[in-house]
Amino acid sequence: EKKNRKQDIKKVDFLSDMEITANELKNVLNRVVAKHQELKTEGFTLESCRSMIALMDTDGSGKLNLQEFRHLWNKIKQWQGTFKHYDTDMSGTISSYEMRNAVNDAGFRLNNQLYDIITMRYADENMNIDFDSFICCLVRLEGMFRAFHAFDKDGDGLIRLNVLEWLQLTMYA
Ligand SMILES: O=C(O)/C(S)=C/c1c[nH]c2cc(Br)ccc12
Ligand SMILES: [Ca+2]
Repeated sequence: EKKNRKQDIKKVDFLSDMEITANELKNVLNRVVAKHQELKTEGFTLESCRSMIALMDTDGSGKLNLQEFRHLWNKIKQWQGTFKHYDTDMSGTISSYEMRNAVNDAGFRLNNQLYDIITMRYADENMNIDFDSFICCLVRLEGMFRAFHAFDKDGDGLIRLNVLEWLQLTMYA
């Protein structure tokens, strides 16, 4: 009986200091997305998951702790709803035009040049964006906005970076 108790404590420990790696995140996301036929994707790649971890790794541990994972998970849950809302023809993808409204609905205020850049970066040859590209795009937008505001101490909308600070921001993203 005593042995079991010890094992239970160990399990709880694992949960409390669980740090999720990119590979584990990839497996979790692909297991869940497989259950949603309405979300078309070739699956989240390891590279995309590495990027999402970098963008969400607020304590710089290189992995996601429970709090960082929970934030990412809640965002994906919210954004998958937005994706489905704009995927009006149930194709499992959204057009670059619908992407503008979806990005706006997700609370990001961009300009036309940025919408074109997002289309170039995330849409396929038919200007459609599939689910994993959509999620990676929004995770990147949220992470980069957060990083800018962390630097913009006085909130005047301007930051001043030297090249190494700029590289720290852009290389771990
Ligand atoms: O269809 C729904 O109501 C929900 S709650 C979907 C999801 C909630 N979290 C998700 C994560 C991934 Br990846 C894909 C789909 C979902
Ligand atoms: Ca972390």
